[in-house]
Amino acid sequence: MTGRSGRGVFGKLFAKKQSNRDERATEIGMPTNVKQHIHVSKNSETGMLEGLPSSWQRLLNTQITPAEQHENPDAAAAAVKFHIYTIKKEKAPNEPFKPFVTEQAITEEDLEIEKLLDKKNAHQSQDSDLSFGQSSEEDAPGESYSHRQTMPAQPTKHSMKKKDAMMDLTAIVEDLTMIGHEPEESPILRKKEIANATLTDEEIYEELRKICNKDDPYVRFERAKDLGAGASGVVFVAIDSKDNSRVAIKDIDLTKQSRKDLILNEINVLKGFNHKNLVNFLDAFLSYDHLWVAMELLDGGSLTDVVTEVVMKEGQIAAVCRETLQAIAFLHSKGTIHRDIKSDNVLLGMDGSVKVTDFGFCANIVGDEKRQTMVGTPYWMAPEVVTRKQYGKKVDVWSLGIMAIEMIEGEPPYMKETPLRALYLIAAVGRPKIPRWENLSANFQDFLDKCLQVDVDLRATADELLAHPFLECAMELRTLTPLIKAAQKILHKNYD
Ligand SMILES: Nc1ncnc2c1ncn2[C@@H]1O[C@H](COP(=O)(O)OP(=O)(O)OP(=O)(O)O)[C@@H](O)[C@H]1O
Repeated sequence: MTGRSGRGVFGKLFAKKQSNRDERATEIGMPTNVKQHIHVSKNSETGMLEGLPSSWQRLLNTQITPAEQHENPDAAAAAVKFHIYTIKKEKAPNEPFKPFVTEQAITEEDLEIEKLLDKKNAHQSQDSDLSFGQSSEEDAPGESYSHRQTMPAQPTKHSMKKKDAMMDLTAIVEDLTMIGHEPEESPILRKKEIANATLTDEEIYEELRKICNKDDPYVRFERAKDLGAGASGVVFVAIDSKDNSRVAIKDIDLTKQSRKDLILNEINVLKGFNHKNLVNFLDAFLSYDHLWVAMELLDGGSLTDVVTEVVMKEGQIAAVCRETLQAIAFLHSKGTIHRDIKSDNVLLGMDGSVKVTDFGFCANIVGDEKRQTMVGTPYWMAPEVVTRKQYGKKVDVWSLGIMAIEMIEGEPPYMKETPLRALYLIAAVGRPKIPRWENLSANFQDFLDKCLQVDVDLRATADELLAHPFLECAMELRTLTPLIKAAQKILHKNYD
């Protein structure tokens, strides 16, 4: 929901590397001017990495202790990769609007990420005149990541899969610090047809005009109130002059979208989804360079507003779990994983209706096919996503379990930790400790146990959870209304 700020040492490293790449574009074949080589190695006795730039060493040693690195190198590696990627992602062009992402779109996304983290390019650039070791306090990696922010996809480094995890971590650090090594072979990427990938902008606009409603949105809708801005555009309340209904509209400036072709595919996918527990797509309108996507308006705000301000009863938590599970089960039945289930993406109506939104990270899968892209928001991520094992639909069930903890505690586990450390803890600890566990009913405890199984085979499916006895205590949805009103009063929010 909020943007990142500050880039810390990683941003600086990357900026420098980028400029080195640019120089090389015109100087291919020129001898490189290697000013500093850093040899990174693992201390065989302590298991710790040595020889890192001091700022990196501080990052690892302040956020992931040497003992933790030694004990859980896989988890440490996954956490560091996350941090690197989020910083690098800042250099990437604007994200395309992705209400639903198809398998093809994610393939494209993977390619983008591979490009961003292209080891080969990094290693070609050996003219490392970075002032490692001269890093000042300002070089220390700051907390540059919003805690509730969705994390983009993580690369799949096929070439690294077989290495031991600590060596893997060394390789990542080497990559970023441009320590000279022979270039590795690039990973072999899946070849897939990318629909519309070859269309020109004009052809894309032409296609969009065909699938969009012909009405002029500026005439048809009266803009009433801004609700907020996300990565792809502003969302506002509008009055539809056709029937005086109130809708939510996302205004996407197409000139700022790097992948307009994906929008075409995604609007088509959106049109095919309709469920009482999803924030449903109503229509799309095109006016010059602006695409307006009209959705159902949820005037109760997000579940986050409620969980952070009000204490919920078990019966109310059960009701929200049931409604959310219905949305998840529907998506799963369509072969879709949401991959970003959290309270921010559950919107409420004033009548207590509960609807899942933000399908920007949905993956379309076939049957039990597993994906291997790291997507989601760190605190809600399933361990198998963090450790980049193959994962499937049950990642949504884990995230639902974390969302249930939000409803108990007001926030997910590790929220007070940095994302880097939270990722490490998810991977290393597995099932989080739930405060005041003994105060929960036996049914609720069992429900949470079934959501938060690290072993995916033991974790319940969404359908199985819909039959869980915990949901039998669900209170009526209208009992959520006073909670919503109380939260809105505290937060001075209204949708009129
Ligand atoms: N259909 C809707 N009804 C009511 N409020 C909505 C609706 N859709 C979005 N909002 C609100 O509008 C704001 C912006 O939403 P948007 O989805 O663009 O961004 P975001 O979720 O904050 O970030 P991101 O770009 O990562 O998705 C949020 O506060 C969200 O809760």
